Amino acid sequence: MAAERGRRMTINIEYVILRHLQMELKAPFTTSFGTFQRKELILVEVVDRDGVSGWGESVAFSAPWYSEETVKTNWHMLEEFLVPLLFSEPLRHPAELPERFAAIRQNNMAKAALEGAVWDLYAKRLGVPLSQALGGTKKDIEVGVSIGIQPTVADLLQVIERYVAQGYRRIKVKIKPGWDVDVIRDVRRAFPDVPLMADANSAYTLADAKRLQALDEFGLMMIEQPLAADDLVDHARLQSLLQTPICLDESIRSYDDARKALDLGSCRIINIKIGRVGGLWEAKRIHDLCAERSVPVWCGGMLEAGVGRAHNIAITTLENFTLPGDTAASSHYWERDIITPEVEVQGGLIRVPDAPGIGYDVDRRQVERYTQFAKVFHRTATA
Ligand SMILES: O=C(O)CCC(=O)c1ccccc1C(=O)O
Repeated sequence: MAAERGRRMTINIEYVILRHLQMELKAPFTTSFGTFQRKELILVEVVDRDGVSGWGESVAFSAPWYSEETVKTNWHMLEEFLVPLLFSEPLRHPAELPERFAAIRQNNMAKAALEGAVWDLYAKRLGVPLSQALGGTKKDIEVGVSIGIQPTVADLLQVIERYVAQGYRRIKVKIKPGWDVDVIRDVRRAFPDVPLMADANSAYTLADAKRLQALDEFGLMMIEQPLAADDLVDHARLQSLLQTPICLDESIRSYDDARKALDLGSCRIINIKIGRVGGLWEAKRIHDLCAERSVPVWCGGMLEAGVGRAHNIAITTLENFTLPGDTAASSHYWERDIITPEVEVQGGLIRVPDAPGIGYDVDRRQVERYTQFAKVFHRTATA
């Protein structure tokens, strides 16, 4: 990566287009904190003076369930603060952006959306795939699938059956109090050998330690984010009581959070989401830290459209992404994605594209179809 960092150029972004899209999910997705029927998202396009476009996607949801960010707060942050910061001085490398954006507290998904678009443009200008610009080496990535809470256990078993048959490399089941030990027992009975994990999205407290210990007998790969979204201390206590590795998602918003979690013993695995940690550069730093400490990582999903999905594929090519992530096929979510070709999964693998940048073409016709409103920001208007 040192070599890549050395390849500086001036990135002459002339204008930025923010588009607000709304896309219907094929099927509702239920977690411990709510049900998603559709996805609102912000697509970020940065265009340089030669007319080359870079693409990023905000992964914030419509409501502040997963974190405090929403599509509207992201739009506000981009419009009022982040786009003006992008234009405030010349940019030679996307890795300069985290420092520039550090003037703004948090709002990581908004930062990541713009930083991601600049990375795509940068890689296109270099003529290399984004995966390579980030230092990734894998040609294929292994993926799993995240399955929402279903109306009945019979429904869940049927859904799992379908994804196992499609070759997904691990199954993630959402749990919450009242939908946990008995459900996992039934899943294990039906699928004794399937690589299986449970995700609680912060639905428990330390008072539930006994209930979570009861999951130890099912040989889960990990339990993801059982306790509060901002906690590291109680997770360390819980990890000392469990055989099953804890994986943290919501609690890790930065390199420093990851360092503290590993020092405290709050988890043995980290889910890296580019949006949650504020961008590709911070994601890579967390990856590198975990690699040094022999802690495996995997790439989480936020029900992304094609652009966000392509970024997830690129970061997953880094070596220490050794566990299958949540980056399922486009067709798992959408009737029609916004990229061509769509992301396909074969035998639980995604072939990493080798075209420059994100490696997929943005399908402007589909983007138009899903766009509800858009706004253009010119360099001269804010410089
Ligand atoms: O398929 C995906 O994109 C992952 C879906 C998922 O698990 C999820 C969906 C919405 C909000 C939070 C999460 C999560 O990873 O915790």
